[in-house]
Amino acid sequence: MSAMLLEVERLSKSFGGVQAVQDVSFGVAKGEMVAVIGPNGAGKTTLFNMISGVIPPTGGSVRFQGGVINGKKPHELAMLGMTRTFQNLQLFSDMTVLENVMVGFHTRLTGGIFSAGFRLPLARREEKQAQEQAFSCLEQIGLAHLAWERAGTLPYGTQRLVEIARAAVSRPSLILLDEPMAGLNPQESKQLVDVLLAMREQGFTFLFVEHDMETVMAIADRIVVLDYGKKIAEGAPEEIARHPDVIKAYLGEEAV
Ligand SMILES: Nc1ncnc2c1ncn2[C@@H]1O[C@H](COP(=O)(O)OP(=O)(O)OP(=O)(O)O)[C@@H](O)[C@H]1O
Repeated sequence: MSAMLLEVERLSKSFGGVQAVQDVSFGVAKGEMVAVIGPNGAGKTTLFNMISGVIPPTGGSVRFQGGVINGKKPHELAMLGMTRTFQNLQLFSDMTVLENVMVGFHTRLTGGIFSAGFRLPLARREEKQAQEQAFSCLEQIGLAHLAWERAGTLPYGTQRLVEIARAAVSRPSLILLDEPMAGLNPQESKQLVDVLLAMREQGFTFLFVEHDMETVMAIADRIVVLDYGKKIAEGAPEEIARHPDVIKAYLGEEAV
């Protein structure tokens, strides 16, 4: 069919009487950086949770690499090559940075962040491979010098980078980022933008939800805008910034 890596088709979710997401369709091509934006309560988190298998849709479908993935759990998606980060950091704070990143590798191999977290034994060779891969991922992100630090002792922005390294270590086809800039100071945000742009250069594909417009405008190739659960616009940052419906949706909230 189409060459899209991810295809979201008429995806819908209702919670009782609340139509949180309604008939939303869009795609993500390999190598793209696609942002989902929208005012508070627009349905971004719900959409994201459906794509990443956290909650089931009430209608529509999600295709990933050509196959329908509706109903698959996050760990099954990780094994297929789709990983995600969460709004709240989900690092193991007593483990080292390197071990935390290795968890991402184990998740892909064993299919579970928790079995990985509790370190179910892997073959020695696999363990060594995971360690090397985790270290090289940290080198790429510029964090190799922190490999043996305990994750919980690091500044928030650095922990966010570790979380992204963990999502990236298994070289997934698609990484979902849930508000990557949330809680970061301006310096940390800038560092993260640089890391994400460098990762895109290396061929990673991203779909992310983000409130920080400056970041969205700076790094997104394409933006999908939700309002009251519906897609009201989709396009390049320049188009979105001057789209009348988008300006209307944001009026009184944030300047686009
Ligand atoms: N579990 C739930 N039960 C009932 N209603 C829900 C549930 N989750 C979300 N909603 C409703 O669905 C709508 C969309 O919420 P959602 O959290 O997806 O929006 P959002 O765009 O992520 O908002 P924000 O930017 O504030 O995080 C809201 O009206 C919300 O109250």
